Amino acid sequence: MIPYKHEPFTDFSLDENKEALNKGFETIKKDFGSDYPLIINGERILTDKKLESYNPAKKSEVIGNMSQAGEKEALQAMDAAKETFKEWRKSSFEFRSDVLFKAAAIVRKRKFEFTAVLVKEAGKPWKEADADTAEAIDFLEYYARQNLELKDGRKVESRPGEFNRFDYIPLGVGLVISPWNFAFAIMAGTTSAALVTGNTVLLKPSSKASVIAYKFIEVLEEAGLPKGVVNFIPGSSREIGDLLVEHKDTAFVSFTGSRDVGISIYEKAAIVQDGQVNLKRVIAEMGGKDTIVVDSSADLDLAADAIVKSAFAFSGQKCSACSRVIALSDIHDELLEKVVERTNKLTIGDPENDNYMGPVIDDASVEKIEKYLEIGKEEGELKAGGKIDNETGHFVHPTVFAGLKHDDRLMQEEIFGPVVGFAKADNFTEAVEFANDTDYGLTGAVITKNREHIEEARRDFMVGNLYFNRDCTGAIVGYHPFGGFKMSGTDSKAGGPDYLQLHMQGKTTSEML
Ligand SMILES: NC(=O)c1ccc[n+]([C@@H]2O[C@H](COP(=O)([O-])OP(=O)(O)OC[C@H]3O[C@@H](n4cnc5c(N)ncnc54)[C@H](O)[C@@H]3O)[C@@H](O)[C@H]2O)c1
Ligand SMILES: N[C@@H](CCC=O)C(=O)O
Repeated sequence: MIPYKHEPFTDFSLDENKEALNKGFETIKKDFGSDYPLIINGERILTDKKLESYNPAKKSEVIGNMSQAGEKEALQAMDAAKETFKEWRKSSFEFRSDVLFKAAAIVRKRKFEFTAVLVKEAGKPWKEADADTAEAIDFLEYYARQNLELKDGRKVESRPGEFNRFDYIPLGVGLVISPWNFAFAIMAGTTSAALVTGNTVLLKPSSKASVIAYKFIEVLEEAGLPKGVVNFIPGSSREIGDLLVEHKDTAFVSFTGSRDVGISIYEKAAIVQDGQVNLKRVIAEMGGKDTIVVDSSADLDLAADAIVKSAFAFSGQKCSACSRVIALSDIHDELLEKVVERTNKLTIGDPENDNYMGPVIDDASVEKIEKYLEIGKEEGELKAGGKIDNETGHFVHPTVFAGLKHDDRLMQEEIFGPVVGFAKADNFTEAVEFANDTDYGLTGAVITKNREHIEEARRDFMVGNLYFNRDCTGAIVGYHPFGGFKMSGTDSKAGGPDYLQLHMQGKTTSEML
């Protein structure tokens, strides 16, 4: 087995790569408008109720019509997962890791096809879609290796005449609920972590990007995953969300999404139901309100580049996106000017044509951002953007507000769109205090040349992922374990060395010789 190394990003300045992605678009277009089934215990089930998954850059383009699981199918999937667990829990660590290695190889071979689906279904610009596919491959490769490291458990001591072991065993049926914004990477990462550790899975992907999830299940099947291990049940959260979270046989919930939904799942999972024999675990990766602090000593060109990339790549629709800048007063105006200049040069349009920014995901997102544009105008001063074009697709222009206080609403609430606000601080300690003064604690960055300030931030800036002299997005599996403090979740650190154990329980055995 070769050591883990992250998947390289594609260089789209090369003609051969451009052609390969354009070929990917041709391949996937043949399936546009198709009906997609649920997959329960390996059986394809087309339901009457279907939900359209469409291209947010071209609303008329239907990527697929996804069957929707109701209560009946959700319970059928639970039965299948429970039954399959009886055998799957006995499968070897090697077998399970091999499924992931094979799945990674299949995705790598068809990389441009998956990237094309992400451009079309999630509205991702080429580079962002490529990074999403690369991260999905990374999760498969990394968790396959991590799992093998756990196969003999951990060393414990034995006394003379005694043989002790400490092993990891699976939990049971896991409910995996994934978001649309990393529709491939997070869905594949959370699903593969749950299954490689010997659990069976109910996968409820986001309805806003479920075709990519269906295609991933096909990959798992091709890679040799036995039927019933992962049961694919897209469906309305209202109809099947609470039902499965509250189900007595759900052993754990692996959720990635917004703060409100995460909290509600956390609360509901804590209630012990009649007949329930395990306390449910919840792995929750939630929202962010991420700050870049720019110090007096900073390289302001580097700072401006980091802010623009973190705030506007994929239209700010990352939990890690920078939506707050706290700049030291003496460099604030020069930094703002540089950010506005760069922002005004960004291209926005259909991501199939490789614009820097594509659309936001849907009408609800446009409405929410529109509301915050008004709030921003009341609380501060609009410096760039502020325009919306919701005709053909859901386009929101990159927007910069200045003159804000760090505790204004625009600087406190997650917007999840291409909007960044600027506030000033008088000294570095105050800047870190302002950065910390949100309910969230996911990512952050500090741009500085001052070594003491780096160490102060390392100690005091309370976020799960803190970066120095770079952007605050783009964590790489195995290099930057990802997850946040406070209302950003349970700090479960996806893509890190402790992640798989969250899906397992430790069992001690002691044998007298
Ligand atoms: N911390 C992280 O790693 C991370 C990563 C990606 C996204 N996010 C966050 O996710 C949010 C954006 O994603 P989203 O819009 O898909 O979030 P969301 O909370 O609206 O939905 C997430 C998932 O939960 C499902 N869901 C919604 N209500 C449910 C319920 N009552 N019961 C069960 N399932 C339910 C949705 O169908 C979807 O699959 C942002 O807040 C972003 O910051 C966090
Ligand atoms: N892991 C991603 C963010 C995932 C949330 O949207 C990053 O580091 O930018």
